[in-house]
Amino acid sequence: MAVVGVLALQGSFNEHIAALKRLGVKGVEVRKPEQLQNISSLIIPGGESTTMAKLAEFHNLFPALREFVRMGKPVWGTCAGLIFLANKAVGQKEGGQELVGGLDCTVHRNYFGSQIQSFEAELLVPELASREGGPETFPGVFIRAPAVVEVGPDVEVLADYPIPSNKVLYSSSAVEFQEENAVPEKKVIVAIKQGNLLGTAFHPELTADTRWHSYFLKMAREYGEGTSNTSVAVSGADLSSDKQTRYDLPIFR
Ligand SMILES: NC(=O)CC[C@H](N)C(=O)O
Repeated sequence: MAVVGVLALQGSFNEHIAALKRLGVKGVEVRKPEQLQNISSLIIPGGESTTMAKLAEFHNLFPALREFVRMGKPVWGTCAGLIFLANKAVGQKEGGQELVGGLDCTVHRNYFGSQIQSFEAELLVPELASREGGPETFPGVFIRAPAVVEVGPDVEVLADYPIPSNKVLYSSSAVEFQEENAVPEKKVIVAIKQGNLLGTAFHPELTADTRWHSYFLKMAREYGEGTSNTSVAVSGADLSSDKQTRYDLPIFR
């Protein structure tokens, strides 16, 4: 049976596990390299990427994570997890931080500014809506969020965010404030896919909308079908019944 793992070193892993549970899927916490052998897809949550990288290094997880990605197993990084999966990150703390890599892109670690510049925005998500149904928009929760500032030719852009002309913009040297009306609206990439890898700069696990989770579960299922006769592990929850679903954690929005 194919098992979905959630990297549980730091950050919003409990929220991801709760979101999977709402879809009737049991997510397994992963903290050690050998545990990657028991899972067939992995979610790397949001949190603080420098801290998460230090913990991953301490637990000697980087070689096993890179091997997992190299094997073509589905991995989804949200926020700090997206930074982990990027081939290149800019705006890092001094000394940089180790990355897993795999996604042919450059990510700016704190593109939108500091913690207090966190925000919510309705994002246009045509690919997600066409695959999963539901509204054309998704509630994007951006917490000291990164953004994708460059993508390679094999990367599919799944969502971008139009930056109002007076908001923080990325430049190669530093994050800058632009004068109001100084530049026309510019779009920055906030969700991408490249083969087995999915990256979102925002936090779907903090919303009640489970479409990104079910999108990723489909990627996991497709991968399972391509390699062996496995299916994603579904826990006993009967989603069709009108029994009230129990949530482990409060949902942010
Ligand atoms: N919410 C998040 O995951 C924030 C990520 C943060 N910008 C970092 O560098 O780790």
